[in-house]
Amino acid sequence: MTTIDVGEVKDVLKVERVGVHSHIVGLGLSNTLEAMSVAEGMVGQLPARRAAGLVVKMVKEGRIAGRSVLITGDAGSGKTAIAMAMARALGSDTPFESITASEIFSLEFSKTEALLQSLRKAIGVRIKEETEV
Ligand SMILES: Nc1ncnc2c1ncn2[C@@H]1O[C@H](COP(=O)(O)OP(=O)(O)OP(=O)(O)O)[C@@H](O)[C@H]1O
Repeated sequence: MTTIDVGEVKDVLKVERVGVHSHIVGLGLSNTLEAMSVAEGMVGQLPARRAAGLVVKMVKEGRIAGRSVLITGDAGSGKTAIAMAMARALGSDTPFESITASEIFSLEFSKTEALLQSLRKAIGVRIKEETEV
């Protein structure tokens, strides 16, 4: 009987994935909320980072509640990066989950359900639904 050496087979499910935003640890602002050119994994985008810092400050002071922040810009311009930096700046216990619009539109269930699932995932809630037939 012949044996074939197939080498090391890696379990693809256990391969650690490095996120594209793993370098971001905060907004990289000074005490006066000025954006430093390179800090906390962020580079450039100074006015946007300063504006995000003001929003983070308002959240921390409890002056903004039940509101959303809309970040617009070209593809790959750093919208998700700013959002993640805001979450990091709010503290390590701040949940962050990013979803892409194309993901939602390709799903068969409702958009509201997709958003709810994402929110649950962000805060670590798992709901098991059982139906008796
Ligand atoms: N100011 C920045 N400093 C450091 N890295 C950045 C900055 N802006 C963007 N990046 C990095 O560049 C890449 C693209 O940015 P990002 O995904 O945030 O763009 P986007 O506007 O959300 O893109 P899309 O519209 O395609 O979702 C990411 O790896 C992100 O971490």
